[in-house]
Amino acid sequence: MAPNLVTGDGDLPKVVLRCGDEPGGDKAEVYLHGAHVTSWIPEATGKEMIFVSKDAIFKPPKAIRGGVPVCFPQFSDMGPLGAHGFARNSAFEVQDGESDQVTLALRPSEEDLERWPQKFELRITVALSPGCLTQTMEVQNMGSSAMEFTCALHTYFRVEDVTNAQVKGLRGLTYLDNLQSRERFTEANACVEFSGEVDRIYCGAPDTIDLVDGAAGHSVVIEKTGFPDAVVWNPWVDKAASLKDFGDEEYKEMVCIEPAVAGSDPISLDAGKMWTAVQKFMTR
Ligand SMILES: O=P(O)(O)OC[C@H]1O[C@@H](O)[C@H](O)[C@@H](O)[C@@H]1O
Repeated sequence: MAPNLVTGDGDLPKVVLRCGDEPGGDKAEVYLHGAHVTSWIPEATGKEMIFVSKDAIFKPPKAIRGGVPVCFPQFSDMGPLGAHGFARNSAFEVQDGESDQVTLALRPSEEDLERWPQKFELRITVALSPGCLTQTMEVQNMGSSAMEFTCALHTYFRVEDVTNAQVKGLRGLTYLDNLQSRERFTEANACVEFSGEVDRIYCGAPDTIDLVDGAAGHSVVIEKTGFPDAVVWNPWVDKAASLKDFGDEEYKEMVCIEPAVAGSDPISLDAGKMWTAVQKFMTR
């Protein structure tokens, strides 16, 4: 069965994924703009697990605020491009899919090649299974020389109350604090909690990280492979107020956990080679 392509916000095409035929089963949505996951509702919780701002702008080339922006070929300001690279601002094409999974692909435009002269194909596959969403990122070097990139799957999780949310699994790691000129610190706490702005790149993060949503009474387990690092971000009051496409109070409802290549060396990919990394979320 072909993927179910419908018209979403801003008249943009999106794919609706479902597990099985029953209404009420697990469901997810992916926009072709940016290969951007904007919704995941597992049957187990019956709740939306992904945060998208009520002020998100669905108008390319603007990136959608919330969901899972794909940051590629640059994380943040770590290179010559605009923040987080251009994949999140680009239209992907459907390459393959069925009712519960889709592969979207991006090749650079002429304009992209002027800014970043490297031919590649980026494929994002989103697959739904009961209680689990899997997102696979594949980068193929289509050029004739090695390419280097940094990246992230910039995942905005919805939480009921950020002051009652915890990120577990990062104790003992070195992190670069984006709020202090990327100075290096060691995480002393068993869990990261939120009482102010947090913007950290955890280097060599473990492949399992737990997000506990205390107020909702559930957790999301994030499993990553291939991404060495993980970014944890909440903008809090002042940064939230400075973002035009983000409500002033919405920092209370979200936590970003982003499997990334950001604190570690960039990926160097020889001509013709492919790099693959995966993130999986499961409810608990
Ligand atoms: O506003 P943007 O470009 O989507 O970025 C949002 C945030 O993305 C995070 O990954 C960065 O660590 C933050 O510094 C940044 O503010």
